[in-house]
Amino acid sequence: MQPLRIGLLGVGTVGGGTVKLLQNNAHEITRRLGRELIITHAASRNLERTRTICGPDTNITDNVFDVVTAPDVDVVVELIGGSTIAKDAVIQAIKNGKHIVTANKKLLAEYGNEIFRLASEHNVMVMYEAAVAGGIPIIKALREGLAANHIESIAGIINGTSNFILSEMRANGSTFPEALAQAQALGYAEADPTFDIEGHDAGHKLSIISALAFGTPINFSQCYLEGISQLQSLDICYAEELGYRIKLLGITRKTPEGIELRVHPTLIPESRLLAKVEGVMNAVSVQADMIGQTLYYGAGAGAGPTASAVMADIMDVTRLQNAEASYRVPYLAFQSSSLQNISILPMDEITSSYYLRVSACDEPGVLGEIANILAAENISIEALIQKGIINKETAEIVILTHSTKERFIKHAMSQIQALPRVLSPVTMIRMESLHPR
Ligand SMILES: NC(=O)C1=CN([C@@H]2O[C@H](COP(=O)(O)OP(=O)(O)OC[C@H]3O[C@@H](n4cnc5c(N)ncnc54)[C@H](OP(=O)(O)O)[C@@H]3O)[C@@H](O)[C@H]2O)C=CC1
Ligand SMILES: N[C@@H](CC=O)C(=O)O
Ligand code: NA
Repeated sequence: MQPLRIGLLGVGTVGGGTVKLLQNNAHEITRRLGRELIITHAASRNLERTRTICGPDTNITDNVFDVVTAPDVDVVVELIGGSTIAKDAVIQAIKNGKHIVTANKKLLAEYGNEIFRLASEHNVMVMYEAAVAGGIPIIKALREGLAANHIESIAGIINGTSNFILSEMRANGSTFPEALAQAQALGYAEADPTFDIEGHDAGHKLSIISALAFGTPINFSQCYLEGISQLQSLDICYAEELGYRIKLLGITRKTPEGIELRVHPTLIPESRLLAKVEGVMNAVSVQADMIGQTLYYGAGAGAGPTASAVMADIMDVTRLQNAEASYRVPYLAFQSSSLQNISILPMDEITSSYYLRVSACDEPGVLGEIANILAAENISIEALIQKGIINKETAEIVILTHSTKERFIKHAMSQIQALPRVLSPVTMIRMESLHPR
């Protein structure tokens, strides 16, 4: 049988890792597939570096459109990133009848609906395992392994860079900039690391898996995004003293009122497996009606793990290349005719429990005033602890609440902040209370 011919766009961390994987594991891959894979063309800006990585048998160019139009390319593997040139190249490749494998969650979160529609018109596959949680086969799990379930909720650590930074700060006392610089040097961070630390990258990934889980179009523009850049080490320490770890979680849940879709720092009880996920590792916890809870764990970023997912997609494309469209798994796990437009819940309507930290005058009666405000909003308190005296006159009060609607907590916070003896804005961090331990 003829080899499958790959056109590679981008030969950086993931692209370079993909070339290396194919060089190292070609024999094993061919043994599994019964067919050889060859990279006929590769595009990047640094031609000399790309020549060294790819070797003499690959045609090298700095023009991505040379690759997407080449007749000897069956599948275009997009590993450039971003949604400008990558988008134009993917659209052109689909129009030219090429299958697509991509690791680009930003592209799919922003333009996935349009790209899948176009791909379906041109009868080509778009595969994106590497776009969510790196090497973990979470897309395959949601599209295939759990296909017989109603998915109820997903909570995941899906940004390796943020998890690496939080782990380094907590376990090794690194500063935020030191830990970020290390994540960049290790090839984990996005070209613009703001996407990692402000929650956008996790939001891109969450929007994709939410759509897969609930059979909706991708709704990234409505995803709530809050990253780790504003998180204070004080809260990481207090959380730890109280038996919790703070992780950047992506949470999506189907409720009778709509779908929750949110990314934010979250307190997780330290006994939970999710709380023990450290460094660049990712983990995704899925709650479904028949199977119950499942947890998927593995490296969320880096050359090798991401290339592993890219190559698995290329192998799937190879197997299904000649199959009729009806034999292929639908792009978003559901037939496109059955996708539903379920509304995304505004943040005020989500339900969570909360960690609040209040700096107030260390005087009798202050705790009572705060407790009264919470009671008036029907918010019950799980714990209320005077954590520390900042100076002779100021106390730090930490409150953990039971579940309530976000609008009630926001209302209570604004009243607490208005108390004359409360000295600075209230810090609020959401707690994870979705899944059983
Ligand atoms: N790094 C990771 O761990 C993971 C990354 N991803 C995703 O994979 C994709 C690639 O990421 P990563 O490998 O880290 O990125 P890199 O920045 O390391 O690599 C990007 C590659 O694209 C090339 N490129 C950029 N612009 C152009 C252009 N205009 N024309 C031709 N080539 C161009 C670069 O060329 P040159 O170097 O010559 O400038 C480089 O080879 C992104 O979508 C990212 O989100 C997904 C999971 C994990
Ligand atoms: N920057 C991303 C890379 C993988 O998707 C991350 O840190 O998770
Ligand atoms: Na994956």
